[in-house]
Amino acid sequence: MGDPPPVTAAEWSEPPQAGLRRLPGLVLGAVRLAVSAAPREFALVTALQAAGGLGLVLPVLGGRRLLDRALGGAGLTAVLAQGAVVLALTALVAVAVAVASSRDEVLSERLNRYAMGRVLDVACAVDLEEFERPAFHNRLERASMSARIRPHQVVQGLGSLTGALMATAGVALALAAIEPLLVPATVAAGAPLWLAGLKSGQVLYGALFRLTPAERERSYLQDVLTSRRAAAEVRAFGLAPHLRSRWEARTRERLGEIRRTVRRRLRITLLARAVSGVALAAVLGPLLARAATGAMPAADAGAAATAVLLLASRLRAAAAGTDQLFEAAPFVRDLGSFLRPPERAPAEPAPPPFQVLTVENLGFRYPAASRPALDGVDLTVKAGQVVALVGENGSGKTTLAKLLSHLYRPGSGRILYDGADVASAAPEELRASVAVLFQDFERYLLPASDNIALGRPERAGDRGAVERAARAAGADPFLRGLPDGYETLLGPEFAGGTDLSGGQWQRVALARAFFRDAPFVILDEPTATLDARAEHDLFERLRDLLAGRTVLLISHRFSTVRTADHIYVLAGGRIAEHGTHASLMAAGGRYAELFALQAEGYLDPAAIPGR
Ligand SMILES: Nc1ncnc2c1ncn2[C@@H]1O[C@H](COP(=O)(O)OP(=O)(O)OP(=O)(O)O)[C@@H](O)[C@H]1O
Repeated sequence: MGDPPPVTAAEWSEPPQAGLRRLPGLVLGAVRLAVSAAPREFALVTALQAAGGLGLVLPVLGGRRLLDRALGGAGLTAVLAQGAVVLALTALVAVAVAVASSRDEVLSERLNRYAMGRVLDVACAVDLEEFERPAFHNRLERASMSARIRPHQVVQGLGSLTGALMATAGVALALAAIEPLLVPATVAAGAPLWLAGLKSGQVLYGALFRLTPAERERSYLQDVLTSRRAAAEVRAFGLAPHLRSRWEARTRERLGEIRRTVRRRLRITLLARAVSGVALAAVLGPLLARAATGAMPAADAGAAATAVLLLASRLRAAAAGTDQLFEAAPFVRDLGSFLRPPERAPAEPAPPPFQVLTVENLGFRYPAASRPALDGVDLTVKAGQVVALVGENGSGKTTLAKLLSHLYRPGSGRILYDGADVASAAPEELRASVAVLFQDFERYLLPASDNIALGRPERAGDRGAVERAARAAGADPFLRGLPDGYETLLGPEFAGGTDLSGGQWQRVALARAFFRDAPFVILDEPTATLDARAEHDLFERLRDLLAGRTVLLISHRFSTVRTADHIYVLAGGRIAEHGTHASLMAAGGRYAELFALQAEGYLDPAAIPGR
């Protein structure tokens, strides 16, 4: 797709000449994309479209000769032979056009698959932090929309332009034989149409560029109104009318912008046609005047005028091709800029799993946030330890877990494996030795066994390991009880699918983390939805289950935290205190206070130490 610069908000208002300058590069980029996506279809469709374009003129010229011969008294055989040629040509053109259009459907699909595949590759490769930025989502939305139709539009435009230009060249040659000067004059009369196509394409892109955020909101609302995930809450709170009216508002905005754009494009087209029509009249006028005054034989003037009109109609067909190119060009440029890989310093190989993980003065701020989520965090985790993170909502626990699992890069400070900074190591390699169970883990609408095996897809075939992980997470009994056991599809939206309870889903997600079999395990609220017995069982067995591994445990349940080897208490993105349960209780600080608050709910206050 070439190497176009990133698209800015001002893109759509760029002057037409800038668009013209970039066009060859963009066409080349789209052609390269088509050649990579579907070389055979691309060659065939382009050749057939060109042949179709040329073929449109040949029967006309052949018909003229046929008429000449018939009127000129040529023999019946010669006339019939000429007629057969014209018929054959017409049939050939019809076949070429039909085959081109059917192959074009396949080409469109393959182009879409290829371009969309690349969009998906980029979306999966970008840093997680990008997903926090609205600008990224706008670009992703536009790239996805563009990938669907625009590269194909360039190829189509190119095909019809090639065909139209071949036909144009044929007519231009015929006209040049009568009156050479009329050729550039007629071409000049068609120029406004091309300029209008260029401007009109930019106007459309500008409108869709401006509409992207509203369009994303509209899609989001559509999703909420139609997804199973939100269906219960939408009904329980009676949200449909409210959400529907927000959707209507976005839709009205869209309609307004589209109306304005259509009107603007129509004005541009009408103006161009008017100017072009006047220019064409200026070409034809003197010709007819010369014929009227006898300065030119009427037959020559008639032939020249017919050729001028034919050339003008071919030029209009060529303008239809360029219109497609001009319309697609800014979108293809936008797509190209999205697909351009971000510049990154080459990553070094990741070090082996740590014996000691040290965090020094770690800081991180979400792009949309005004305050840092983590600020000056220092922490040490030794291999084989169970370390707990506690703290009130929003204190930074999940953010720290995401940094330690190398999903976000530190904003400041360092993460050290055995004393060596891992900042320049490849994050995906570092992540290979970490297993994370997120608080808001994903529920994959896939068979139960896949839901577990996705913990390490390259070992997905190891059925024994899948079942061991399920047993460890306490998921085995209920998975066996499903209609197709481990092969049951977890997604009632699909035929044969079923659903699990919240706690059962959490155990499946836990099994996924176990299946990953990584030396560093991060569990963010792993028991939030488990019943009391399941939670108790899990923590009783956690050390055995994860023997030899390092565990970072985030939990609001102090009963599960107290057994950790070391506990860090976060407050406002900083480490407020740390130590063992006993030392923290003895210190009587924030931990002791939170512990006591929770215990109060269960126990007689007199039984709580320090009360
Ligand atoms: N994507 C985000 N964009 C902006 N701010 C965020 C984002 N995610 C979290 N925050 C903010 O960062 C801070 C830390 O959030 P974090 O999720 O790490 O807290 P937590 O301790 O895990 O909370 P909880 O106990 O509720 O899970 C909070 O102030 C939160 O509002």
